[in-house]
Amino acid sequence: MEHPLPKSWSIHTRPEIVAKYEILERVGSGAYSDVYRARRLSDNLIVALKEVHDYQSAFREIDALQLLQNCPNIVVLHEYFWREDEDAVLVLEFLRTDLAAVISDAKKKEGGVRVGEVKRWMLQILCGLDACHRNMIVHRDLKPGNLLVSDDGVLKLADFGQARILMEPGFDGDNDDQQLPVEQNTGSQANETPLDVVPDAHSLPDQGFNKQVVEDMDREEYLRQLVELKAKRHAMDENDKETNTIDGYSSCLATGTISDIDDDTHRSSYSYNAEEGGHDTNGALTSCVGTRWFRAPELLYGSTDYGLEIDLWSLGCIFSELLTLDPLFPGISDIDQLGRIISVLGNLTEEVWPSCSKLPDYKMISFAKIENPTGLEACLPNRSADEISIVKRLVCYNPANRATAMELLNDKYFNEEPLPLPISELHVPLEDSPGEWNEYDDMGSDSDFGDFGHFKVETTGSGFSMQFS
Ligand SMILES: Nc1ncnc2c1ncn2[C@@H]1O[C@H](COP(=O)(O)OP(=O)(O)OP(=O)(O)O)[C@@H](O)[C@H]1O
Repeated sequence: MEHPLPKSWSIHTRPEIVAKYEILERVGSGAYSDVYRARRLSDNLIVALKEVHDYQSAFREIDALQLLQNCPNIVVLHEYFWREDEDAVLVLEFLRTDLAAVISDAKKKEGGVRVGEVKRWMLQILCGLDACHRNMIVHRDLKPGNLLVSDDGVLKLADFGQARILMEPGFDGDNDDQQLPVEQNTGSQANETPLDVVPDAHSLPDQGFNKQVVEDMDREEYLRQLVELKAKRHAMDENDKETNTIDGYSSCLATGTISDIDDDTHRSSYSYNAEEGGHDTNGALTSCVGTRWFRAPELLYGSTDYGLEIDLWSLGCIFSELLTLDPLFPGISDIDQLGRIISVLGNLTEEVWPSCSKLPDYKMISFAKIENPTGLEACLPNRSADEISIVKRLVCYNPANRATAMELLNDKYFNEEPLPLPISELHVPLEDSPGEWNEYDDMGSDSDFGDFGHFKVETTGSGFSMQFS
């Protein structure tokens, strides 16, 4: 799908970029970015140039991708361009389509996605996610549209603009167990080089120009640069704290005033991202991340100290969607999102998740008692017990009970008949390109509460509470 060129043509006027790349067309855009297909002049390689308009988002994406470059299921960052007064431009491998297109294409055909294909897609997602989580990187925006797919069927996690590194990466010196990545289902690897960009604190972003191929940097130097990079980011965050609204304690729910609810009508599902800024206070995270349909309940209840498990919830929703071809919880507002989850899983109580009542918004939002939750089985008609079991191990309230990517990689489901198909046998849609997701995702826009039915608002000491029936 070709998009018209945007009015602001900044990328076309940057000499350091046009000296190396011929920009062919715009292929997509997100809340923070415009993405172009381009040709590298030196060798005609087709790449994606991602012009990122948000400073934090660019920083996060570069930071995370640099740590993950030798995983076959993570998009390759070839190099990046960044100067203080300009948007960052990331040079990524070009991947023509995505899992959202695979799913929508399967809907047009009889039979959906075959089990052997589902397994191979899942193994590839798990491999990429395992690499993230081993490095304590939480992606925070997993959804089919961010799982890009090459023409030969290799799936890669992309769009790390919301990713956070929860602590230092897991390869600290002696522990070889924690090296990247799992060597499974690599298939035909499209990557050129395993590691062609490394952190360079001096380049982010004040000195500018491009950074590229530094292979075989020794680990000590790598870690030294990483520490510098982090120090720099910390300084930036401190600076931002002084000048911006801190969002570390904000919730995706209407925890503010009633007028916030009214103002909500014009928001897109990505507006939280745009608002986020991503600044933390005292290490708290923001709950306003991800695309609603894939957002874990702890985020919907305003958690700011969540962990990697939010990605596992999203993964469960993606797996379910691969199986049924429909989104599991297609909420039309955040409250509707929670309502849908509760109608399937039942009310969130201390019995199912001890300490859930400490979630920031737990007492502010209450739902009528659901006597007979429908259960996940009902959402997955005609699917096998193993498949339902995996969805249940991911889509569960208590984050501590969610299966990890590593556990699932070793699950018997993937070793039983029908076996995962080879990557070369995966059906990759020919005509759909990344970007279709945007149409699909508009359905998840943040609207007001009008569509949700009856609710009662009461003022309380700390603001207000809402009771939904
Ligand atoms: N490596 C790539 N190859 C081809 N197309 C890409 C690539 N990366 C991104 N795109 C296209 O550009 C669009 C926007 O990219 P991306 O999702 O990374 O940006 P974003 O601004 O972070 O978006 P979002 O609003 O989803 O957070 C994607 O939906 C996809 O269509």
